[in-house]
Formats: sequence, structure tokens, C-alpha cells
Amino acid sequence: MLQLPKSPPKVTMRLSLEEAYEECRQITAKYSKTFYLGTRLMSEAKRRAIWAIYVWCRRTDELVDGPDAKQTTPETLDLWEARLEAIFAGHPQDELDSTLTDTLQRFPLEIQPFRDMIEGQRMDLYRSRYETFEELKLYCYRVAGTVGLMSEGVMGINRAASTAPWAEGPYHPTQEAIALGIANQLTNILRDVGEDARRGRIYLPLEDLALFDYTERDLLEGVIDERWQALMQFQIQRARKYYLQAEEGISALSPDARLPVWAATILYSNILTEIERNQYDVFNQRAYVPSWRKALCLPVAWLRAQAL
Ligand SMILES: CC(C)=CCC/C(C)=C/CC/C(C)=C/CC/C(C)=C/[C@@H]1[C@@H](COP(=O)(O)OP(=O)(O)O)[C@]1(C)CC/C=C(\C)CC/C=C(\C)CCC=C(C)C
Ligand SMILES: Nc1ncnc2c1ncn2[C@@H]1O[C@H](COP(=O)(O)OP(=O)(O)OP(=O)(O)O)[C@@H](O)[C@H]1O
Ligand SMILES: [Mn+2]
Repeated sequence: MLQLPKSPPKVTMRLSLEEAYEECRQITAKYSKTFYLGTRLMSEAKRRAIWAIYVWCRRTDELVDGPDAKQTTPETLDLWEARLEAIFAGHPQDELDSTLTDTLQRFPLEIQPFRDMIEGQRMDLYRSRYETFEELKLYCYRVAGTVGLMSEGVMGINRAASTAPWAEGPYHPTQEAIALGIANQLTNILRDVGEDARRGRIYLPLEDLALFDYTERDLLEGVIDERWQALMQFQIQRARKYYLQAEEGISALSPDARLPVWAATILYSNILTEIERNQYDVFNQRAYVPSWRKALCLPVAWLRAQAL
């Protein structure tokens, strides 16, 4: 389903565009129940665009995080970037690429966030520690804030919203879209601390570990004590600060985008609550929002989407 060609294949399309979009839908449903649920609340045109973007992002992430990651070199990412340029130039190299080329004809997306995402994956090739939160924030912008920019381009803005007389035009919630991506990535990092530690990776800023007198060795050994709980609560509070900043911008999105974005935001941020419920044990269990609790989030998302 998500196999990445090892080298640029000759351009052969075994699927129609419709079949390719259906494959994008299946990949999104398979790899992220939360975001897939969000897309089901969107219009047909917007959900197809998000599926196409999700697949490109997932394939990009799998180059460094997937089963074949050991074969990925900086040159692999250079080739992937050239392939991205081809997609934007209207020359997709396979049917999954062609859904993004098709999406670009419907939604005016900039290429830069896609390039920045690849730059974030390059960081994963050579970095396994982050000294400061500023360094981690740059990584989070690149692998997730960029997704916010891509998504905002599809969601569209609320042009009917009153514009201040001194403003040039409708408000674009760019910083809030980036903030939601960063909030989601910080959540993902906290959820996957154990999985990443087992691969020798620590995303939590080392300056934060030192603040709570918790060592790298403690983390790699999965030590859970008051120091760990205080460190995790600090991390969770910071992630929630980014969610709060993001929520300011959701009302600036087009009306039909508010419900799906509120739903995805509430669902993903609830992973933090699940981590708290698990007493911050992210080493032996993977925090996730059970389906019944996901369902309970939907009426809340609907109410938040009504409030301007
Ligand atoms: C509802 C909606 C529009 C969702 C966007 C879905 C989308 C295109 C997601 C792409 C995700 C992806 C595969 C990115 C590659 C790098 C990566 C893995 C990033 C991390 C995602 C985790 O995904 P998942 O949970 O499936 O990963 P694992 O299970 O760990 O394998 C990230 C945490 C990034 C997610 C970032 C976003 C979804 C951006 C959200 C921002 C918006 C929708 C902007 C909304 C606009 C305003 C104004 C707030
Ligand atoms: N990458 C994974 N590794 C281990 N378990 C996973 C993974 N993805 C999902 N699961 C498991 O699948 C079940 C559903 O979790 P969840 O709803 O978070 O799925 P998901 O696809 O990971 O959603 P999202 O990616 O949006 O968080 C849980 O039991 C979760 O532990
Ligand atoms: Mn997932």
C-alpha cells in the first residue's frame, strides 16, 4: 500500500485518479484514526485534498521512520525533494503523487512547507538529541507546523468574518495553524517517548531533563518517579499552551472547516489527558483515546465550532 519506490520509477499509472484517491483514503484511515475521523467531517473536495497531503506526508515520514529507514540517506531525501518539484510542475511519478498534483490544481498550496517537511526529516537522519526547546521547536515546525500550513491552504479562511478597518484584508491564521501542528507534534513526542527511547532517540529537550534533575540514562531505562512526573507535567503544560494559541485561529477558518479542525484538535489533545490517566507511563503503554471517548468529543467539537 505504502511501498516507496527505491529509485525514480518510469512513470507508470496502474490506478485511475479515483482509485488513487481511494488508496489515499485507506492509507489515512490505516495510519491515523484521529485525522481520518477529522476528514470524514469535511466536504468531499477538502477531504480528498487532505488525504492526498496526508499520504505525501506519511510517505515522507516513512523514509526516515518506516521499515526501510535504514536504507535512507541524505541523497534519498534529495531525490524525494526533486520528486516533489516534479509533482508541483505537473509531472507526478506515480498515482499517489498524481493525487497531490490534482489537489494543487484545486487548492493553491505553496511548495515551501513541503520542502521544510523534508528538511525536518533530514534532521531525523543526523540528530537524536535536542539541547534546548528552541531547537526542538524548529524540528516541530518542520515536521508538523508545515502540515498546519498545508491544511490551512485546503481548509480556507472565513472571508465573511468582519475585517478591521485598518486591516489589509481577511485575517489568515497562519501562526495559529503552525501552533496546532507544533501542539500535535509535542503530543506525539510525549506519547512516543518509550518507542523513541528504544531506538536511542530523545526528543525532550536536555535542558528540561536537567531542570528536573532527570538524566538521559533515567529516560533510556524508563525510570518513573516524582522527577519524571514533574518533567512530563511541564511538557504537557507547554503542549497545551500551543493548543490554546491554535484554538484562537480556528474561528478564522471557513465555516465548513471549523468542525473537522475542532474535532481533530480535541481528539489529539486528549492524548495528553490519556498520558496523565496512565500516570505518565509512556514507557510501557501507548496513550490513545479509546473509540468511545473519541465519540464523546464530537458533540464538544460541534459546540466549539458554533462559537465564533
Ligand atoms: C484534520 C486535518 C486537517 C488533519 C491534517 C492531516 C494531515 C495532513 C496530517 C499529516 C500527518 C503526517 C503523516 C505528517 C508527517 C510527519 C508526522 C508523522 C507528523 C506528526 C503527525 C502524527 O501523525 P500520526 O499520529 O498519524 O503519526 P503516528 O501515529 O505517530 O505515526 C504529527 C503529529 C503532525 C500532525 C500535524 C497536523 C495534523 C497539523 C494540524 C494543523 C491544522 C489542521 C491547521 C488548522 C488551522 C488552524 C488555523 C488551527
Ligand atoms: N504506530 C503504532 N504503534 C503501536 N500501536 C499503535 C500504533 N498506531 C495505533 N496503535 C494502536 O491502535 C489503537 C488505536 O490507537 P489510535 O486511535 O491512537 O490509532 P492511531 O491510528 O495511532 O491514531 P492517531 O495516529 O491519530 O493517534 C491503539 O491500541 C493504539 O495503541
Ligand atoms: Mn497513528
